[in-house]
Amino acid sequence: MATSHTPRAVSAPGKVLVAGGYLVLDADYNGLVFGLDARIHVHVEPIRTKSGVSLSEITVQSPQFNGAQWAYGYRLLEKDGGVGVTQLAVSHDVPLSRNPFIETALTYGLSYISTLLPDTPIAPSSINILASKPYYSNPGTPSTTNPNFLNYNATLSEAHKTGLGSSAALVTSFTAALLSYYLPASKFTTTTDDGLRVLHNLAQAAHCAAQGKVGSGFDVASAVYGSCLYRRFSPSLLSGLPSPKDSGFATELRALVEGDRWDTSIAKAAIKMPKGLRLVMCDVDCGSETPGMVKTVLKWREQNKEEADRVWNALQQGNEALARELTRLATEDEGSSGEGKYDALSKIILGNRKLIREMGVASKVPIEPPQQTALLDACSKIPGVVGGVVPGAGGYDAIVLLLEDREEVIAELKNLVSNYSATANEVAVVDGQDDFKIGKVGILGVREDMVGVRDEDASQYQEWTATN
Ligand SMILES: Nc1ncnc2c1ncn2[C@@H]1O[C@H](COP(=O)(O)OP(=O)(O)O)[C@@H](O)[C@H]1O
Ligand SMILES: C[C@@](O)(CCOP(=O)(O)OP(=O)(O)O)CC(=O)O
Repeated sequence: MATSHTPRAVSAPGKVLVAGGYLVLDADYNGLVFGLDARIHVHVEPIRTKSGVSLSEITVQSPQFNGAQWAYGYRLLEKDGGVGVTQLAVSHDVPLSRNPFIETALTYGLSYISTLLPDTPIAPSSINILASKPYYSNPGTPSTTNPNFLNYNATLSEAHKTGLGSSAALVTSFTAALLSYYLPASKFTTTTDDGLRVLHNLAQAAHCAAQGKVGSGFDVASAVYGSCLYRRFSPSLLSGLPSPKDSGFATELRALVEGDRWDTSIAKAAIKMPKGLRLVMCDVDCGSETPGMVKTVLKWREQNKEEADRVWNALQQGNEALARELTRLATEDEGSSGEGKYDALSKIILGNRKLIREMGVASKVPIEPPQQTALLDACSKIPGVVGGVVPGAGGYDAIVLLLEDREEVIAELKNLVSNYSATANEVAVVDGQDDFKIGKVGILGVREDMVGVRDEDASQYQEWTATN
């Protein structure tokens, strides 16, 4: 007989890689990542039907989007193959659309759970996903109970992502909610170091499998731990894992996520935000697609080892200096004021940008293209703005600024960006570098958040969770 469970909810933050783009793909280098106060929440509850008939399936909904419903049958497989998950039709009028991130997180999560509770059948459940406003730039109608969750009246494929790492936050909060719901607190909780370690390893494995590639994993690390200085795991850890359904998958998965083979280094104490400063992210509306950037940069590095090593080692030093100066200001220098307090920070940021541009020019990848240089320079001239960079892989679609957390500074920034696109286009033409024109620049409603995955009050989602 399946046991009945209490509803559970967990949220995980989005991310911004402030330093270490590309470098963080190599375990010899660090990434400096900030978690954001944009969160994806996942709520799990017993499945409810009007008729009281119990269904043996797990349904997943993303009620902010049209047609975002998935239903899965599941069963324990022989030969230790884990829990097999099969997508089912939701109804005659909803076409079957796959969501690899949900399907894989469910497969990995249930398989791990089955190794801890081998004699307990997995009960049916209903899972709801809610993403806070800054993840998508589509207009939407606020929910009545939490204005941070919008109803988009659009499908997920029509959602315009702002690049905050929705899939990593989703896989992390989904995995944490599933484990918290099905496992007793003696076997899993998000409030112990062991629980977080298992969650991190399991979410990394599931996220890589769903993506079909092994990235650096900084996004999953910050979804679990919040802001941190991150050093990646060896990709070979995952290549030895059997595929879901294959013989031995469940036991190997458990050994991998619980064992000590995981060589990630996550230093939370190495990253702090000084009191009085904050991050602001700007979304640049231009729709540039940059899928080949990583490939091209890595190929350049391979073919120009000496030059690349010089730039990367200098950048690593600059990135470490940035982390150190932020931490110094947040601790030793707390409370002191005065002219020039942030001069060292500004200088480090400018030095790092110069190296990033050097890497961009050498590899012919627009990491900080001239249009973004102009935008960053214009923003950095505002009194109270310490500096800014192109986050993550860079390109045309976002910038992140470090600034004094005062209304005048934000107001001045709003004023600048609201009229910005015309100026930017002039710069592009004058520079003659290319004819790419950046569009409207908008300020995203996010800032840094040091907290990673977090249990939430499961009763706050009632408006969204009424199931069939
Ligand atoms: N609110 C959501 N509900 C369900 N699935 C989501 C949601 N947000 C993101 N996803 C999943 O994550 C995918 C986007 O991941 P990806 O392209 O890696 O973007 P990102 O850079 O934001 O992680 C979507 O196609 C969808 O499968
Ligand atoms: C190049 C990278 O080091 C950083 C990319 O960071 P972004 O924040 O740009 O990533 P996406 O959200 O996946 O587009 C690749 C990596 O670390 O995996």
